[in-house]
Amino acid sequence: MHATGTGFDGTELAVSPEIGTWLEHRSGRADDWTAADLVTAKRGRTVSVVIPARDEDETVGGIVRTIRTELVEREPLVDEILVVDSHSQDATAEVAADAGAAVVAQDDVLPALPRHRGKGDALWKGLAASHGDLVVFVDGDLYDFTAGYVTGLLGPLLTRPDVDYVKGFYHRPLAGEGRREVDGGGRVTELVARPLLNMFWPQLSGFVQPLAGEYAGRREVLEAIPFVTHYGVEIGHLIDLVEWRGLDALAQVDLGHRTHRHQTTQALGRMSAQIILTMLDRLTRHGRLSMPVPPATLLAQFQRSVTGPGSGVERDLVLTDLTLEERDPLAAVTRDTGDAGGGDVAAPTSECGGALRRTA
Ligand SMILES: O=c1ccn([C@@H]2O[C@H](COP(=O)(O)OP(=O)(O)O)[C@@H](O)[C@H]2O)c(=O)[nH]1
Ligand SMILES: O=C(O)[C@@H](COP(=O)(O)O)O[C@H]1O[C@H](CO)[C@@H](O)[C@H](O)[C@H]1O
Repeated sequence: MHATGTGFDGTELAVSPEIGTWLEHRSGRADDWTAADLVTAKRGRTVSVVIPARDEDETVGGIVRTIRTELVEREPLVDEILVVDSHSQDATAEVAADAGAAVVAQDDVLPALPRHRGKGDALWKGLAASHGDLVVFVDGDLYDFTAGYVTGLLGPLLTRPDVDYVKGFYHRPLAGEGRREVDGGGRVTELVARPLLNMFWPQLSGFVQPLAGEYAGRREVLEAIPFVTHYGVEIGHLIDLVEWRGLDALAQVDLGHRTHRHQTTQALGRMSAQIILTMLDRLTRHGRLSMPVPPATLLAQFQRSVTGPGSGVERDLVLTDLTLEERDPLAAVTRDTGDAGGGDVAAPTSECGGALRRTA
């Protein structure tokens, strides 16, 4: 890998040797492994693919069919395809089931627990409702998904016992409404997540796509970490895992290209705030930041008024509660409740000056 950059004094800049070594031996490519190779490497282990899907009836069916055709029927690599219907208002559940997936409604999993909304909660519910020894997470809004996403993510997990968690990376065009920026995607990654990770967890700076929605892990590891209930889930995983298992237990695989349905800038503003709050929470948890005054958790955004001219600012206020909530490690929840069925949950604890409200 070629690195460029000079400091103010003209010296060549370089990443730490730890990152250089990690990039060398913990970065792979999807075509390093074939599905047939991985079927042999399974050696009795089982694989689940979990797809969180909120209003994805345009894309989720194609993703499920590709996995079923190539990685269930043609090569028995995947044992379970589970779509978590995350409060969809469209035909996501029907389309996913017609394509051959098992489908579970987010709120139907562990129904005795407090209900949450959000992607992270959908993922945690998918982990709870699935059974594979290895779990692959794939977003449901992908336009160019290939089976190589799954084989690439499984490759390190099935062939390197010292790897616990694998992130995908890819080129990410920003496409839509007649525009296409070849590497314009991953806006929150480039504007928020990467700068903050480089500042506070530089050991994670080798991840090309730290927020990638495609990743995989060993069940026992995934069940031992919390899941932030909203879009902070990915950054929360990376930080928690590098702090717990170390950088060498993590890997990344080049999956080529990824195009997906893009959210509005304001939606990404809310996502950014959730990611920032997650990082502040982790900095506090690890004793690296003291916040006598916790961050406020109300986000006020402005949008063109739909209610007609009002007083002063002719805009509508869009208010979002950013309170950081997370699911406790699944293993702890099922151990405490005695089964996956529910029962009382751990009392909410408040950390980080109230910015964190944790429920099981
Ligand atoms: O509350 C939510 C929010 C998102 N998602 C799913 O999580 C994936 C990634 O979400 P999104 O596309 O909104 O994020 P982006 O890729 O734009 O960052 C998609 O399959 C969504 O349908 C979900 O299941 N529940
Ligand atoms: O990487 C990003 O900046 C965001 C937004 O991507 P785009 O700017 O819409 O391509 O997308 C990711 O971030 C989310 C939060 O971690 C993940 O949940 C998504 O799966 C991922 O697509």
